[in-house]
Amino acid sequence: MTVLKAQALSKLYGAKNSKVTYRALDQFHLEVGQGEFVGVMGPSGSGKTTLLNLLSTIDKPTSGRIEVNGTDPSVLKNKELAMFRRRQLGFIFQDFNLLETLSIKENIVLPLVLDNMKVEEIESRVREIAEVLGIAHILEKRTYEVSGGQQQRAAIARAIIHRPAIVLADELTGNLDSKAAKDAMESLRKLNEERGTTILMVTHDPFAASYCRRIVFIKDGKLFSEIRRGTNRQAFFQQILDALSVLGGNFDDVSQARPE
Ligand SMILES: Nc1ncnc2c1ncn2[C@@H]1O[C@H](COP(=O)(O)OP(=O)(O)OP(=O)(O)O)[C@@H](O)[C@H]1O
Repeated sequence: MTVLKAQALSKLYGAKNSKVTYRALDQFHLEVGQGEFVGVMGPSGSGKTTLLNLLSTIDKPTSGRIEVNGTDPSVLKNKELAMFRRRQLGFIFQDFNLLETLSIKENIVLPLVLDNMKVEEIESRVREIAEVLGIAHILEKRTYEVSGGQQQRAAIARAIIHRPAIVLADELTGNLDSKAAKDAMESLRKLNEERGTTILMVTHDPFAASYCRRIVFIKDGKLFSEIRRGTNRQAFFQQILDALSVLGGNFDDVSQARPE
């Protein structure tokens, strides 16, 4: 089943009546099936953030169409759109975006509280998810009392606790050291393989990308190529490096690639 469909997406930036426009995305197609774990990679300025902004309904395409679970978010009114975002999408950000005034647990359950879910159901979900992500012992702590890696795993828990159709992640390992990055990616792998969580992740980091099962490469706003992982993650890591070198462009983070 297709969870996310982007058809002929284009995005032009520039002042309305100005002749100077920039085509950040150009007739971009992407389909993500239920249970897929897809990475999006491309050089700096290739359109990755633009794509994520459109898929997450933060911004609107100039032309083209998006569907999530059969719904086109562009036809929704403000309130419906907010509800759509809250129910169908989960977000993971580079800087975690946890609220400092709340405990880890309060941060995780926020989407459920906003949806008026019963306390017992909330409790059972948070216990289960915290166990899977190895953060059960820090639930009562504040965000500043735990490590970056633990914060990111809490953010992952928050992104999936309401069982969204798809989780959209933006450079989620960007602020993590190698060990924490590995833990975060292992967590996502587990969620994807064992629970069928559908994930789309933008990343510069070939190590993080090697956990995906498919990578799409963007160049100049267009789909450039696509690779799929076999059984061996290390071999996939090498395949990603090779694909990036064919792609060319500026990859700030490749020098910090973690082969292990
Ligand atoms: N609001 C904007 N107005 C004008 N141009 C923009 C705007 N946002 C992005 N662009 C341009 O669109 C192109 C794609 O930008 P985008 O941020 O999507 O790239 P990216 O692949 O995410 O890059 P990076 O890896 O550096 O974050 C770039 O050339 C950028 O300068």
